[in-house]
Amino acid sequence: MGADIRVENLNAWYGQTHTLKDINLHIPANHATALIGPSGCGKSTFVRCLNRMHETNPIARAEGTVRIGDIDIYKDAAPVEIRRRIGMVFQRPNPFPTMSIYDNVASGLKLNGFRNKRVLDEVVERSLKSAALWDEVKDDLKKKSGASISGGQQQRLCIARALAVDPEVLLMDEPASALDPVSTAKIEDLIFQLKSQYTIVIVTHNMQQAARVAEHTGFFLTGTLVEFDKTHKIFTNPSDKRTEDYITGRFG
Ligand SMILES: Nc1ncnc2c1ncn2[C@@H]1O[C@H](COP(=O)(O)OP(=O)(O)OP(=O)(O)O)[C@@H](O)[C@H]1O
Repeated sequence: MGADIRVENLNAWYGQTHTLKDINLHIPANHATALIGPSGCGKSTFVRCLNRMHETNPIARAEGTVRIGDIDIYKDAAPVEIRRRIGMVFQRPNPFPTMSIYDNVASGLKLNGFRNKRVLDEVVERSLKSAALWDEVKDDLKKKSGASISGGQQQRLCIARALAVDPEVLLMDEPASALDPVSTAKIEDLIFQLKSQYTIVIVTHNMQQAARVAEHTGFFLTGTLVEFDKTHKIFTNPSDKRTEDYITGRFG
């Protein structure tokens, strides 16, 4: 099941540059939440703070509290455990290119020492089914490499890989922006199905996409969270003039 995310006074820096400023936010469990805002406003930095990816950059630093369910991710657990519980999918599909489809999905479990073939087979099948890819690849699981399938299939493979380790949260940073419209629709359908089991946070430049998939939307501007509300409210009756200017295309 998904866990909720509570962010309190989150600040982030790259070197001396203060990139995220005092973010406070509650992301509900088992829903999709969209993050929108103009380029460079800090959306990616924010989601990278939610699974401690931000600190993998040597010049980057974060302060504040992020709770995923009962866990304070900066205090109670090691980054490796955090990244298992909080999966991430990026803009460009990044399957392991030389590994088979099967091994891509099984990689996280194998890394954690799982060797039982029956269990691995089950998890690979279940994860590929959850990512709506099983029917397209089931006959080539060990024959084809992760790089040999289409871009849209690669992105669903990356989602299957993230799901295989049984996360509670799935972070998606512009997961469809490199894909064609048909593949994009498949990813959106998938988000719709997955959110009953996982908490999904999706960064998107596409406001129609946010409106289609997410119950809640946050609007970021120059490192601050200007407004967070039900998606319908954000797009029809925002409380802040800056949100209105953005969604009506006056800037960004
Ligand atoms: N690795 C980095 N080193 C230094 N500064 C960075 C780094 N990554 C991002 N920044 C800066 O942090 C700010 C926020 O960037 P971020 O990528 O989080 O924004 P974004 O809203 O996701 O943008 P986009 O929509 O273009 O992906 C920008 O000013 C950016 O230049």
